Amino acid sequence: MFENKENHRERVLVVGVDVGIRKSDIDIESSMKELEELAEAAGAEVIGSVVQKRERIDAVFYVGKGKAEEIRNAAEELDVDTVIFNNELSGAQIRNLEKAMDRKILDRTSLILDIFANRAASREGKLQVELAQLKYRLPRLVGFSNHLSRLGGGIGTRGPGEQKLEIDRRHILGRIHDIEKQIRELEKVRSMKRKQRIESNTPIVAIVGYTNAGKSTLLNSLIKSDEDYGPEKDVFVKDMLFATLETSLRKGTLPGGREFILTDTVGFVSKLPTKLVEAFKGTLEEVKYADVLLHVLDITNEDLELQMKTTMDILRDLDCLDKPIITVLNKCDKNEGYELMYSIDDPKIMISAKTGYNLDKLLEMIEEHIPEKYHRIKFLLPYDESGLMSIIFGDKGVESIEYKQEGIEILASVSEKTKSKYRKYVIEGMEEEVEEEF
Ligand SMILES: Nc1nc2c(ncn2[C@@H]2O[C@H](COP(=O)(O)OP(=O)(O)OP(=O)(O)O)[C@@H](O)[C@H]2O)c(=O)[nH]1
Ligand SMILES: [Mg+2]
Repeated sequence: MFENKENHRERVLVVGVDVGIRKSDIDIESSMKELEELAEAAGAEVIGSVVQKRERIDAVFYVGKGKAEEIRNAAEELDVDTVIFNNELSGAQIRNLEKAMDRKILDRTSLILDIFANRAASREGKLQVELAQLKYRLPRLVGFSNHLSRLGGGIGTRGPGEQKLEIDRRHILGRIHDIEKQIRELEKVRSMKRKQRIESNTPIVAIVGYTNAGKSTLLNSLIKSDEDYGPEKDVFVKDMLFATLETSLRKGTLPGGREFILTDTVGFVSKLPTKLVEAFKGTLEEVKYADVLLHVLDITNEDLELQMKTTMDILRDLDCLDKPIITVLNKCDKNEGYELMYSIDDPKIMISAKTGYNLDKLLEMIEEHIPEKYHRIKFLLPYDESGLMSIIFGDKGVESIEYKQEGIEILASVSEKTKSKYRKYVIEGMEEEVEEEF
């Protein structure tokens, strides 16, 4: 699946420009290491890595002209098929580099899109990836049509399901239109299901975080205590970037016995292409409707700060920062990275999704952080039950009390618990939900 026509792994050279940490906020070493991992995740063999220090990225060749020639010679010598650049390239840069190097040129974005194209399994996932690929491709068609016709397939040319990506402008526009329509249809179904879930009043807990942090492992461990659990409910776990692309929902049980829904979703990566985030907004919507977020961090990762920041930035983009967030410091069985614990303000907990360490405490924390939903309800209490008034008063406050012949009519906001306990005194049709401010 990941091999090109000649049946060997695509041999790639990765190239980056170091503009200094102040300008890019990511240190170049980490960023290049991640680029290599991404290339491997796409099935390539990384033959070498080149970094040039420059004031800024060159508009024509990305690196300097002399460096471009150097890279070309190295690529000849090392028998490299493809050169991958660490930033998004313009159509003109791709064209120029392709001419200068006589090889397939890719950038970080098209590499990530290619991984997604290979991994997408659901119909919606495939449509979302293809949409992102086409939108990326559209303004770069001149550059692409060149190397596509001459250099054939491999990374960056594959669509979801292995079909070749469209290269004709008119067709691309038509296809984009078509996909957008299909996605809208699927979103309708999704939002209906979501509405049912919200109405069922089951709290939703969403697991978010950097790719490979251990999100799916955590989901699998947290649902094991549910009575309906079976191995078929497990989500795929693997030590690779973007093992998970689509959102899964599972049922779990809180220590107090209440059920909750747990969602696992695509992981984040630094410089995640905006087109991809846009295309995946539908999938990420599930995060928006969660009651609590679990932000999973791999505390053994050297680039933890960058990973934290990336996730928080994306959550900000999704407008999710007002939700309760529990920072879950994962992989503590590896015994590294402990000092970080003190620099996080959000509620936090050290766990091992793998060994199960502290998962009971995490469940307790989740329970504590689920915002209580209050219901604005009108009750009619018989006079011989007037003792219940203090319970109803105790919840959230009372708006009005009227002493009537049949009993005491009270309009109040009460918790789920009170509501279900005194259901028989509720006057039909007076219910509406009030969210607790967190
Ligand atoms: N030592 C250790 N390894 C863990 C732990 N949790 C997860 N892992 C490993 O980390 C790797 C990634 O785990 P996943 O659960 O697939 O990570 P993810 O966050 O879902 O990753 P993506 O879906 O790729 O974004 C796997 O090899 C897991 O076995 C842990 O608590 N301790
Ligand atoms: Mg996963």
